[in-house]
Amino acid sequence: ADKAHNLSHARTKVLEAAKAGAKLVVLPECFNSPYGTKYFDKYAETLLPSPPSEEQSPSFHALSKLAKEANVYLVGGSIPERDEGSKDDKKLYNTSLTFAPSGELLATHRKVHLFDIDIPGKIKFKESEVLSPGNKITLLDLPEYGKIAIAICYDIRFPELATIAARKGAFLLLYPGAFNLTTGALHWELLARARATDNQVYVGLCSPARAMKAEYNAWGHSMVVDPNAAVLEQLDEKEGTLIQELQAGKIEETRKGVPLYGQRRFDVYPDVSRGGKFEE
Ligand SMILES: NC(=O)CCC(=O)C(=O)O
Repeated sequence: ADKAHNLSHARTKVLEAAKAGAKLVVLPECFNSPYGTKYFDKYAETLLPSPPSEEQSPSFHALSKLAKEANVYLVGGSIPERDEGSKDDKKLYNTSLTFAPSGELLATHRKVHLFDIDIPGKIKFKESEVLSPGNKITLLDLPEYGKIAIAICYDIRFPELATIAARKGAFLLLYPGAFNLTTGALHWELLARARATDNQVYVGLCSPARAMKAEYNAWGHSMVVDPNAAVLEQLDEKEGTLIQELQAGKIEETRKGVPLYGQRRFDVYPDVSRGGKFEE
């Protein structure tokens, strides 16, 4: 619940990861606040106009400084965002900010698919009670490495978003996400491996650790999956840092072996990456 502590703890962990050789670091969904509809308004920060002041968004400034200090690309998990300029007045979003090693903001992703589920006797959650959805796919080009895509948690259940990003050239799909004890056990790894299999790209999931005293118990199990859908490494439910080197050439090798890319039948079904709404 302590935002200042969470920001300072994230700093310690990101610096440790950078020291261990990481070049791109990912934090979890809602990394600096509790995850729950009653918390989003209280913890929300204002990001517009960009750059916001320190007072409007301490997280923006902490992440920007940290990316520079650690000299890494930093995908800052997500934070609750308040858009004070929106027509509907004060809309809230679940928003991910990505910074360059220079500290410059590279991308903003507002969660596109809101987590509204009701599994009787297990879990009911309705983000749409308080949040509004984002409206774009987030793809960004890292000059040294290539294109990556960023989406948030429940977004992983929608294969079109991943497929469009992959067909537009993303080699890595990153999802800060907080699944729970019901759906985490059922679908977390399955979905990561499914998106990797569909698109023959790397997939990274980054979850908060599990806190049984919290109202929402995150699944944990951050992982990196390769383009062949092999889980390269997976954490357990406790706090940890996963460091994984991605292998150049693995995507080409995978696509050569199983050449989906030359076998698609766009005469039978449409190419979702063309003709739809997409802004790079
Ligand atoms: N934070 C989320 O979007 C949770 C998504 C989730 O648990 C799921 O099953 O999907």
